Amino acid sequence: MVKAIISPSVLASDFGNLSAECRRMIKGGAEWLHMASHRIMTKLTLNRSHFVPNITMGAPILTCVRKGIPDIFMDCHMMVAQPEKWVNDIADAGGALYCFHLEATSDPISLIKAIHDRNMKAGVAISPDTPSTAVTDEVGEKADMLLVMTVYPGRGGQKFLDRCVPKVAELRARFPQKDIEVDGGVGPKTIDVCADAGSNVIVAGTAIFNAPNPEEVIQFLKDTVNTAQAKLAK
Ligand SMILES: O=C(CO)[C@@H](O)[C@H](O)COP(=O)(O)O
Repeated sequence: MVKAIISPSVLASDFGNLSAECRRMIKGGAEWLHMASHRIMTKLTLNRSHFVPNITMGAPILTCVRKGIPDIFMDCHMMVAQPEKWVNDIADAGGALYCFHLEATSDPISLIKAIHDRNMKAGVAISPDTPSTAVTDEVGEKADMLLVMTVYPGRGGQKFLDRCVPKVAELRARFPQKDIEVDGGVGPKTIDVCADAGSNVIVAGTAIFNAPNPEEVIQFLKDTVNTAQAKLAK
């Protein structure tokens, strides 16, 4: 049996008050904070596209947040190509978990090792069109967490994709003790199916940050997961 972990996605926070927003979530009962890093793509000229070598919400922001909240557990979801490039930056900034996309690397085992070598937990994410069977037994065993995206990565506030739920169940059957995270469109209306399928790490952005009482939503998500876990353990 694994325990519920709630990881509010700071993408839905008030960026002007990011540290205060993180504190608000921790005070409300969140164990982790979820930082979704996307690749910035900027068209600098009309004729040629240049892609800047930088990401949104990456190491500089994490460094600033950690100055005020040194023991924050930042669950860094790297929605980037070449995920190996940011391992050192995120480790230096104090990231606790580095989650990369399986679709973005041809060598997940080496990447997991590189993440562990920098004393971070390693997460492996799959996008909606990637089957859970793409996570081999070796990758699943070596990773600390598996993330099933329940929306297409890229932005908050999207509709939950039910068709991703069976992937959670398949992974839970193969990895009974692993942290399994869901992300995208998750909230009080969609938590039941996620929890029943076996996910225990719950990312929610708009459902928590926009709620009048985030602590109530956090508690509800947590209770739903822990109740489902107790049933699954029987
Ligand atoms: O970054 C992503 C998706 O790209 C997620 O982490 C979202 O931030 C989740 O937001 P909600 O769907 O819960 O509003």
